[in-house]
Amino acid sequence: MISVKVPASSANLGAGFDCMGVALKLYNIIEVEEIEKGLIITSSPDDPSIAKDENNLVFRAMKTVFDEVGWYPRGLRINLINEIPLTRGLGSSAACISGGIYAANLLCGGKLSEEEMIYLAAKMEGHPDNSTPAMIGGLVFAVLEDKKVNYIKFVVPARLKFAVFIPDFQLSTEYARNILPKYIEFKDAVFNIGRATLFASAITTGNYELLPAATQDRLHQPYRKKLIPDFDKIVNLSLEAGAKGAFLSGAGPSIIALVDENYEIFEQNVKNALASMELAANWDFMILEADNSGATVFSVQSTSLKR
Ligand SMILES: Nc1ncnc2c1ncn2[C@@H]1O[C@H](COP(=O)(O)OP(=O)(O)OP(=O)(O)O)[C@@H](O)[C@H]1O
Ligand SMILES: N[C@@H](CCO)C(=O)O
Repeated sequence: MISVKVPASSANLGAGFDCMGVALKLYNIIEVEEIEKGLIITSSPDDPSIAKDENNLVFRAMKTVFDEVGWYPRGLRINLINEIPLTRGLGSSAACISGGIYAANLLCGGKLSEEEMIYLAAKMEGHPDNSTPAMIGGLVFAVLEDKKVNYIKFVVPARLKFAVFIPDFQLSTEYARNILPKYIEFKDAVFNIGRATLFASAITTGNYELLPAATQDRLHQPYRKKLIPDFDKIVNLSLEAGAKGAFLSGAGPSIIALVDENYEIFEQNVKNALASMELAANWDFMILEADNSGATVFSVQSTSLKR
């Protein structure tokens, strides 16, 4: 049996719609094993939206690898241990896709290169900003091209923390993409290009004072925040508590605030504020570091199945 650990991820990071994302130290474990025949899928904790047949996202990701390399297991057992909350903007689908591809590649003897796995994952997810950090870790700048992903990975220092606010409701990426406008104004495109460029420079040089300005966005948040009644309150309380920028995580509804030194004081202030504020939803709050490793082998146990 092969066991793979794959991180959560947060896409966009403010202005970098569909091209910037970071892996986070919150993990799903995917255990896979070739069996004599059939497909057995188990999951804990379970969720009605997790399919137990060929429609399961991890299985579908694994199948893209089998189709690509022309090798198929006789049967397959998949066990999912899920820490990443579903449909909350923390890359649960990307973890399934990147983790499934990574696990399938191990199962079939490592026929695909890392570049090929990154491409397959981005193609399946439709954009590379969650799938690439889930696969290789770090903070990633990535563009999906016709046959490859062009990307740069930046290893995030532990000093930078990601304060994650997770509400008790879900928002599917599909829905949150469908509400975006087909066209945007030229000045809004210019606004985002400047901020995304500033963000890349600020994060890689450690000039965190620029982050509050660099995490502003006009491409998706103005539209999506209407689906998240507490958005402005959470962003404002984070900035007042000293965050270096706060933004929607991926397609939402989770919100992430960037915190530098003094994160313990920030954490206490936010917890006090959350306890005393009137909010439309219940919000979980946790402080995470970036994961710089991506999908990794958790354990390998030999199987009795003979070829
Ligand atoms: N552990 C899992 N096992 C199987 N399927 C999963 C699992 N986690 C998520 N999924 C599938 O992915 C869907 C959620 O994907 P969606 O893209 O809407 O949200 P997300 O990936 O959590 O958010 P975002 O893409 O904004 O970061 C679920 O409805 C389910 O079909
Ligand atoms: N860039 C994507 C991330 C969600 O998977 C979006 O915002 O729709």
